[in-house]
Amino acid sequence: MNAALNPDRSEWDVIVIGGGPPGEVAAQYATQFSGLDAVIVERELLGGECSFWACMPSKGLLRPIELVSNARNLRGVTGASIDVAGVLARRDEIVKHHDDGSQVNWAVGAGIDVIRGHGRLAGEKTVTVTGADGSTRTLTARHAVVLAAGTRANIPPIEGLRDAAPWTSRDATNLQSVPRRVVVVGGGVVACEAATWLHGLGTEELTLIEGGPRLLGRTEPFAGEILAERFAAAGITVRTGTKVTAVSRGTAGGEVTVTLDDGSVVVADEILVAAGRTPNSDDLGLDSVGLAPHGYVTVDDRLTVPGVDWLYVVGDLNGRALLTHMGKYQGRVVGEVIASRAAGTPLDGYRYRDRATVPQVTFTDPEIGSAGLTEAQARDAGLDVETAEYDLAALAGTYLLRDDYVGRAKLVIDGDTLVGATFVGTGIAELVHSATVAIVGKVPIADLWHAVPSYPTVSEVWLRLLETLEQQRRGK
Ligand SMILES: Cc1cc2nc3c(=O)[nH]c(=O)nc-3n(C[C@H](O)[C@H](O)[C@H](O)COP(=O)(O)OP(=O)(O)OC[C@H]3O[C@@H](n4cnc5c(N)ncnc54)[C@H](O)[C@@H]3O)c2cc1C
Ligand SMILES: NC(=O)c1ccc[n+]([C@@H]2O[C@H](COP(=O)([O-])OP(=O)(O)OC[C@H]3O[C@@H](n4cnc5c(N)ncnc54)[C@H](O)[C@@H]3O)[C@@H](O)[C@H]2O)c1
Repeated sequence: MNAALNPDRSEWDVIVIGGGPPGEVAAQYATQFSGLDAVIVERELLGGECSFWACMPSKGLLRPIELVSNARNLRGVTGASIDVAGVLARRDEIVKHHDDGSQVNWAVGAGIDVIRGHGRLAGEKTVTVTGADGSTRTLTARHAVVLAAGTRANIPPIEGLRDAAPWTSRDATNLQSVPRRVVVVGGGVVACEAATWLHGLGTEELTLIEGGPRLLGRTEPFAGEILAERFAAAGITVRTGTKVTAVSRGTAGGEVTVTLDDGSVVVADEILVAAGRTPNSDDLGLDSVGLAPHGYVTVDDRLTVPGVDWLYVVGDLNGRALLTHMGKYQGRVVGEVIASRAAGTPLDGYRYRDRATVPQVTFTDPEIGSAGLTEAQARDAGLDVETAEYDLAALAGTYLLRDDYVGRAKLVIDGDTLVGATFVGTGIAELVHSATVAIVGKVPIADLWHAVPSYPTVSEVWLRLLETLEQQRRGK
């Protein structure tokens, strides 16, 4: 049967609620070789937060800023500058002016139906969909329901914050004009990337307020420290260990007054809340199948809800790793699991479980990339690890890349294999996958010696890290 948008039918093998990348991939992998059919229920735009309000527009804003920053810090290159209107216009093209037609065409072309509306569980393998006009229809799944409803910005319960109509990441990625003064609540990935593009686009006064002890609290400490130094050099104020106690905005669109826990006050034109995410589980009908109607939805390694063997959760909603590539990986695992269970074939082997090493790149200036565990995470997991660190600025490859190069790398080693790696510096984003491969492949350190990095590249840091490790092991 040909797939369609809003088809007039009520039963599928697989129903996916939420059409972000993880939901799309789950539908694709469940159906592509199995003969099963699937429908994605999406209440907003097919492609989800990542395509229209998160990864894609943010990286679209950051790329020109990175390019100009690198050019401005390379003697012999002149004239690099940002054309704000041009950057925003390109961003608008990247988010396809909020038209998901090409995504719908992809789904239908892949044989996947799409229904527009808000989906809710309504008992076993049953989903109700409420359309924009208030009409309701009931769908039944023969095999599986996949929840892929994602997250939304968390607005902390700070006095006056909601009434001040703060920006969330959606506003910051889709900004149409650049505020002169901005206060950012939070110092995580969204806050640091947004501060980078706001500064790059012309915001003159930027203040980041992070409640925890440092920026990017889940990475190796040196990453947040290097970034904080770069922010300070750019005139961006970073306040760590600080809480916002009250926010007020006199008139709509007027300036915002932000009071901090030490009694000081910051006045800005806009306040951006980048204080983590809230799972979209509160209006999903989870109670109809006996689950708590709030919080992240717990799953096992097959991304299956324990005790509900037809219900799966992928992407941000399961809280495992709030990253598009990890959600898509989960979508691949879930698709294979559903197809295999429907066919009655055994779930043998690696590909039917979520076993992933998590990589991440934060596209600040400098970039921050990691794969696997930090030293602290490894020790918390009970591993007696060794580490090796190296100054990335001491390489020929980085010396050629940028005049004021700043960077650092660290490996976390358990016995003879790598369990984690962190890189900070210009041009490290593409380096992260080499670490992921080494960790996932459990490549012995002795073999890494034979993986020769090209000269002169940033990858040469691998050799320097191995030499550092060797010197430490020989007590020199
Ligand atoms: C500013 C920002 C930048 C980011 N940059 C990156 C990056 O560079 N790289 C990276 O890997 N990750 C990045 N992330 C994280 C990434 O956006 C998420 O991990 C990813 O979007 C998760 O996909 P998801 O499908 O689980 O959720 P979402 O993308 O939120 O998609 C969920 C979908 O479900 C729909 N939905 C929800 N409830 C229902 C319902 N009841 N019925 C029907 N539809 C429903 C929503 O409308 C939405 O389309 C970024 C996040 C932010 C906020
Ligand atoms: N490049 C990327 O891969 C990328 C980019 C953006 C977002 N993301 C993902 O999106 C997710 C959400 O990012 P995020 O930055 O919103 O969340 P986060 O959890 O990474 O950071 C939130 C930060 O806000 C702080 N905070 C919370 N409440 C606060 C308060 N009241 N006052 C001051 N500080 C407060 C926290 O201590 C934390 O440091 C992350 O898991 C991230 O991985 C990824």
